[in-house]
Amino acid sequence: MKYNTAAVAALQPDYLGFIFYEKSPRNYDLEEIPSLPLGIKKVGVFVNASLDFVLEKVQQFGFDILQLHGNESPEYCSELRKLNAELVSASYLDNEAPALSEIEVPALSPVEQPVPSSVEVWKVFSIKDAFDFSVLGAYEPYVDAFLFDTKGKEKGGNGYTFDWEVLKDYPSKKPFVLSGGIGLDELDSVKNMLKTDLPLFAIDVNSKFEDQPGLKNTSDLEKLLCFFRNPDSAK
Ligand SMILES: O=C(O)c1ccccc1N[C@@H]1O[C@H](COP(=O)(O)O)[C@@H](O)[C@H]1O
Repeated sequence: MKYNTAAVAALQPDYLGFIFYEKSPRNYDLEEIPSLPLGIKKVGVFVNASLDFVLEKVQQFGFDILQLHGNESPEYCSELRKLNAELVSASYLDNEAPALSEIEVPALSPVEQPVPSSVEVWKVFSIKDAFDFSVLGAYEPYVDAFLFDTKGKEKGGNGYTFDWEVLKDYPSKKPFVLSGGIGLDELDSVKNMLKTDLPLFAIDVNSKFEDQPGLKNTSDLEKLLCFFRNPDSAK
């Protein structure tokens, strides 16, 4: 068995992620996602994918959130939000989605307003030991959250942490997710991060909770969820 989605979902996490990146050992290549308990949001993870590809997966799997893990531009994020909003209203009005043709990413005009979309966009930035936060400004109107991961050899899933001290200079009020190599050994540091004033709203875990790529260790995940539900309890 490559994935144990249903067993992980039974633990009732807030989010469950599915990676669509052929070079990843976790690439999700099944035609369906098992039906999930209410309250779990589905996250589609993409790396420099075409807009057509992302929208096709949104239609197929009904993602709540799109996590963009590549070098996607602010224009790409803006267009993705717009196209998602169009898909949502088209399927609401016609009960069917429009055909997807070749989609180009136009340049943003300075007066253009962000379009609300029911599918959230999280833009990922990878950090080693320094980060130029000024790059975030151009994305702010078009994304719902940032996600900070560790810069490594792979696009994601590198399995080690970055220097979280860097985030002390986070200049924005936009909520962010902390990611990159988080395992049970990092929970004390996570606890300290949660005590800061930073708008950290979720912790993203991946390879440190696996027995093999894609196959999560549910007993370790239970310990993690127990920690978040009662941070003062022992690990
Ligand atoms: O896990 C992958 O293989 C992967 C490939 C391409 C993009 C993202 C990927 N995973 C994401 O990477 C982070 C951190 O993972 P880890 O804890 O360091 O293993 C997480 O957001 C995963 O969804």
